[in-house]
Parts: sequence; C-alpha cells; structure tokens
Amino acid sequence: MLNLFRFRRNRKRQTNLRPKARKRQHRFEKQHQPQNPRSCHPRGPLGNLVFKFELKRIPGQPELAIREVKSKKFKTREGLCVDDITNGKEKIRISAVNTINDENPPSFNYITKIMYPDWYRPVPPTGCDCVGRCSDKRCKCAAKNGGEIPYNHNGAIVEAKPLVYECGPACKCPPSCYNRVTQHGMKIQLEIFKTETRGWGVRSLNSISSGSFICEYVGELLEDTEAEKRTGNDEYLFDIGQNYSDMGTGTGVGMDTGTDGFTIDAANYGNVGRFINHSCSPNLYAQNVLYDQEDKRMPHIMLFAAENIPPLQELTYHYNYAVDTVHDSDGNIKVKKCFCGSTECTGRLY
Ligand SMILES: C[S@@+](CC[C@H](N)C(=O)[O-])C[C@H]1O[C@@H](n2cnc3c(N)ncnc32)[C@H](O)[C@@H]1O
Repeated sequence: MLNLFRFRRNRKRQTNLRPKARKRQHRFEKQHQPQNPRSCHPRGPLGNLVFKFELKRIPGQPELAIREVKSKKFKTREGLCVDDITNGKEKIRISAVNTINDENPPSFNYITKIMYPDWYRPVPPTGCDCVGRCSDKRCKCAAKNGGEIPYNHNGAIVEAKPLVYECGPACKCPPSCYNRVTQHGMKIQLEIFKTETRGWGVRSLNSISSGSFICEYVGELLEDTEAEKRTGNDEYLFDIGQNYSDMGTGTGVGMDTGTDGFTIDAANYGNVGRFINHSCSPNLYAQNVLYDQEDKRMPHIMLFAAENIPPLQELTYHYNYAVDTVHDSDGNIKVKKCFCGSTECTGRLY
C-alpha cells in the first residue's frame, strides 16, 4: 500500500518535469514498479520478473564431492596415508588415501619416463618448420595426423585416433605449440585411494572435462617374449601391440602378449597409471602418441578422459582382455571376476 502511494505521488510530480527528466523518471518508475500483489516474484532492474529458488538437501543426501575436497585441507583429509607417492618426481604431488583399512600403498619405484631396454636406439622423428604456431594446413606434423592438429586450443584431444603425432624435439615450433600436450606431463591433480574390492584405484580431486590428458602408462618397456616370462606377476603388463592393432580402442593390461610386439610392465617401475583399474563402462581411453621417436611399434600410451568426470569419481579404462585367453605359468586358463560395479559389467576381467 505504501509503495502504491509513493508511485501515485511521483506520477503527479512528473507533470512538472522537463522531457529529459521525465524520461528518466519514467525509467525509474518502470524499474521500481510496485509488484503485482498476486505475483510473489520481485522485479529486477530492467523490470523483468526475478525467479529465486532455494535448493534444499534431501535428509540423508551425501555431501557433494566437490565440497568434500574444498572444505578440507590436504593434511586433515580423512585416511590420508602418504602425502606424495611420487617422492617429488612429478610436478604435482599425488597423495594416497585409505578409508577402508590400515594398509599403505604397495612399494614400487616411481618413475616418470618409460625405461627402455639397453639395445633401444630411438630414431628421432622429422620435425615441422612452423616458426610461429602450427596450423592444420601448413604443419608437417598436422599432415601426419591426417591434415589436422588432434588437439583443441584448451589441450583437449578432439577424437580418438589410431596414432597421434605431437610436435617433437626436431620441430621449430615453441614448447607452447598446441600440438604438444602429453609430452608436458600430468596437469590434473590425482590421488590414489583404497577401494573395497579392486585394490588401489585413481581419482581426481577436480572435475575433468572430456578429452583432457590424464597421465601416461609408464613402466619398463619389454619385448613380448620377455613379458611372457613374467606370467606370475602380470597384473601390471600393458600390451602396446594390442593397443596399436586395435586402432587405439583396446588396451590390454595383463593381456596375452603376441609376438613381435612390446609390452610395458609397471609392476616394479611405474607411475600413477599403474593404479588405474578396469571398468566395463570406463571414463578414460588409451591413446597411442608419438613425439620423441618414430617407431610405431612402441608409441607412448596416453590416457585421456572419454567424458566429463566429476571430482572424486574413480578413473578407469577398459583393459580389453579377451576372456579365457590369460594363462598361468602352467598353461591353465586364469579367471578373474570383475568388480567394476557398472550396470554393463560382464562379470569377468578375464
Ligand atoms: C593395473 S592393476 C590396477 C591397480 C590395482 N588395483 C592395485 O591395487 O595396484 C590391475 C589389477 O587391479 C585389479 N583390478 C583392476 N580392475 C578391476 C576390476 N574391475 N575388478 C576386479 N579387480 C580389478 C586386478 O587385480 C588387476 O589385475
């Protein structure tokens, strides 16, 4: 009632105003119009209705992961058992968190680069001549990728490819070139955590957008014949040949290794990639990448986000085992149940 009264008084006063001032007055009145008593929504500065909502938690609804991460400082995080499993070897530290039991993560030698065999002599790839920035049309490396740089300007991979060629040491472009992504290493803050059923797993403290580079699968590079001798300890074997022949879709941790190929063993020497579990509905995929050498039989295995991933969701990829093809040292078929928990779970890892 009071508002209405003021409004009327202003209208009266308006008649004595000059045109410019009247316009201003009009605008003011429009913005501060009394509300329609039947409408419960206030009006904003432009006279539009403003709808306000209040979000209330359902009783018992769990806290959002993002809050859990942001509200607690690292040191006070529940279950924190190792501050940095990399011992300072990565640019970003990777913590280990165990809220299940008192176990610490298994010991292994943390490495950040693939360990090549003694006989290995890398053949450096030919580089591009792009002085300023690489572009789809002129860059020789883009040409190797089918005429386009496989990343966008945010560093996200555009699509999965059999093989991605990044610019390398012989290229004239600067380190900031957008065709250099995985070679700069991990950017996403990861942690390892103890799961109920699958040993240790990996998750991120931040949300991850689709196409982001997560980490490389690093370990000792072995010839398949050498890897086959490690059947008793095959939990961390990644068959590169399998990944390459599958045109970038398959992976193959612990796979039956074929001949004439290479395998990465991360059991004794490895990085955080060794802790990434299998899921039948994975949120990561393994991408072959070459940049520092030319041999297509041994590309780097780089893991990328296949979708947007919220904070603290476990990161997984598909190991791509063919069921009944994994054998123990006596030649018997090994059976391993899958506990990924996905609705699409096939029940068997191998
Ligand atoms: C590369 S390691 C992954 C890290 C492992 N969880 C650890 O604690 O070190 C692969 C092994 O993890 C376990 N694993 C991974 N994904 C699994 C799944 N979905 N179901 C059951 N076990 C799984 C299996 O023992 C498998 O051989």
